[in-house]
Amino acid sequence: MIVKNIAFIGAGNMAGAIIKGLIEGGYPASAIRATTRSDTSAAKAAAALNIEVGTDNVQAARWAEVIVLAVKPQMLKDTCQQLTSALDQQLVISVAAGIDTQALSQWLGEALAIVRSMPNTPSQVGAGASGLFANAKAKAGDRAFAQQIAEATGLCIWVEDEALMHAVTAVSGSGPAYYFLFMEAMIEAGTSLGLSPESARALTLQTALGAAQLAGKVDVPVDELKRRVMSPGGTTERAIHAFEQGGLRPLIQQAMSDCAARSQALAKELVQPTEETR
Ligand SMILES: NC(=O)C1=CN([C@@H]2O[C@H](COP(=O)(O)OP(=O)(O)OC[C@H]3O[C@@H](n4cnc5c(N)ncnc54)[C@H](OP(=O)(O)O)[C@@H]3O)[C@@H](O)[C@H]2O)C=CC1
Ligand SMILES: O=C(O)[C@@H]1CCC=N1
Repeated sequence: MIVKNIAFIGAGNMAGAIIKGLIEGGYPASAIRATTRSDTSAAKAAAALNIEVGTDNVQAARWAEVIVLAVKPQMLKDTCQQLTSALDQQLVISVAAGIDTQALSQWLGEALAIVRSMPNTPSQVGAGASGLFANAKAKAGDRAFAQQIAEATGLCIWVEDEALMHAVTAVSGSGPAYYFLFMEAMIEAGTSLGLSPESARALTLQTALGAAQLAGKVDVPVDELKRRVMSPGGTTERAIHAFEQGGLRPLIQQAMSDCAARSQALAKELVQPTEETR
């Protein structure tokens, strides 16, 4: 494992999940620092993550060899502009939705090696899925280090066309929330059918885990795995029929298109066109 000093600018849900996953995977906590906006949130994050957390972005960035931008996209421009005085060849990794490497370079004020990563919160338990894109300034070593962070917390794929990061966001960045919604609805339905909420929750979660593990471990397409649960004239067939009749499939298509479109719109809202791009 290559160890470099990593400064996370922002220590919220996503940074916290990556930091926990990294430390759980054996990355030294002393090589990770983070920042937040207030002393109160810094103290809270430090206690939760067992790392040094402060409020001085410039100081953290000067200490770092790798800077991970993990603030909300709406905060990113100001945060980047604040960091310019601390930049000295560090690799910058941004996990922000929507904002492309061109905008980041413009805001950081330098032609830097930048990797965009779209991770997800299961990174916290080593089961993350990240999509990565590197700009032309990123060297093989930069790509390898970004990949090491992503792989320390789960699996990762590279995309060579940055526009595909919107699709990655729709599939895996936002994806955990879709499954949590489905679990929430299954727990409610199981409870309404008479199970205790605890039993409905335990059975729902284990079923989600089991289905994902089975699909990942056997070399069988998911539609065939689905068919193997559906005995003709049996119970599952009724449930799947209800989902299909109710339009679940086009609804998922719609939801994920909306998600990708929001990622594109974020970029348009937050990035002013420059003379060259106008
Ligand atoms: N949540 C998710 O599942 C995913 C999120 N992302 C991306 O990750 C990024 C962060 O999202 P998320 O973690 O959910 O957001 P949170 O609101 O949970 O965390 C944001 C963090 O940024 C800090 N922050 C805000 N402004 C500054 C600043 N100027 N300097 C230093 N720290 C600052 C906040 O500190 P304070 O508490 O003091 O305000 C907080 O710690 C977003 O860009 C999002 O698109 C990507 C993939 C998945
Ligand atoms: O909802 C969001 O905007 C972020 C990006 C992907 C997951 N959460």
